[in-house]
Amino acid sequence: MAIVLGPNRYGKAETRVVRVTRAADGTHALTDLNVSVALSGDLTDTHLTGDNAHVLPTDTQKNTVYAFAKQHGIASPEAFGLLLARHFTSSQETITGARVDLEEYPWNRLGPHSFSREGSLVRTASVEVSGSAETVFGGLTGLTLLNSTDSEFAGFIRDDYTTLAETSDRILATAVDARWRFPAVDADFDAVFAAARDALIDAFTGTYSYSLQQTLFAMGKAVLEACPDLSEVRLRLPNKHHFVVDCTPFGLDSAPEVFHADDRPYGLIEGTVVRDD
Ligand SMILES: O=c1[nH]c(=O)c2[nH]c(=O)[nH]c2[nH]1
Repeated sequence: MAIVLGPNRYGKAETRVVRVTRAADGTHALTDLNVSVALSGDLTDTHLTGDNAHVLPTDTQKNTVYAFAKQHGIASPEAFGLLLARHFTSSQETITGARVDLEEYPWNRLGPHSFSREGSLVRTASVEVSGSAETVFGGLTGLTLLNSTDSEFAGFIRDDYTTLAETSDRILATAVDARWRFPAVDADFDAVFAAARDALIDAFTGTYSYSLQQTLFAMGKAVLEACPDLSEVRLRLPNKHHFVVDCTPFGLDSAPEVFHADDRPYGLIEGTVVRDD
């Protein structure tokens, strides 16, 4: 039985690039990205014999990220990813596929050249180019949200192992991970990101929740209503459990005002919301 090489790709992961753009009036703008490149193509020789004639070094890929940030600026993570993926697949005969994953760490402006990191929110993009096929995903992760009421969980299955009490008032908290596919590569990536992020926040805060699953659907629906061009949104919502601490042993009343924020294990609610047409 012959042993052969299966699918493979390679690239420079997590190139951190911060692009400063200086306006004539001394105001600076800042874009902070983490860029991961993965290339595929005619790469059998390097795996089987170590002949590297078809290999564009990952070090070169890193340099390209820096050079393109300098030369072209960073219009959006999606646009920068497309620029890179198109470059790698069109400039090297042996490279036929490129996947570029990008994270953007948003900064809020404090002054003309001063900024503060915007919480744990990360904007994400993923670009795939293979021949003439181009696919762009946008999204976000780490959007941490909490409702301190308007959340219940009851009416669930009870079997021999169920100890969970039903609750009519609990804290509901999550860190939203959302991903959407753009129907076209010339979409207004920034506008969709802003509308989707706002829709996610509004739906989370505005939904009286009987389960995180119900909140997930409401959030996905709100994104599709706010972004008519999108046909699908994929959501992963960790249920960041907050357990009431019983303070009665300390001679204090039992009103649920102090909670233990447990980090693991956590419920993980995942779902895709789609337009059925
Ligand atoms: O919103 C929830 N959905 C669940 O499926 C679940 N399971 C659980 O133990 N707590 C919760 N909360």
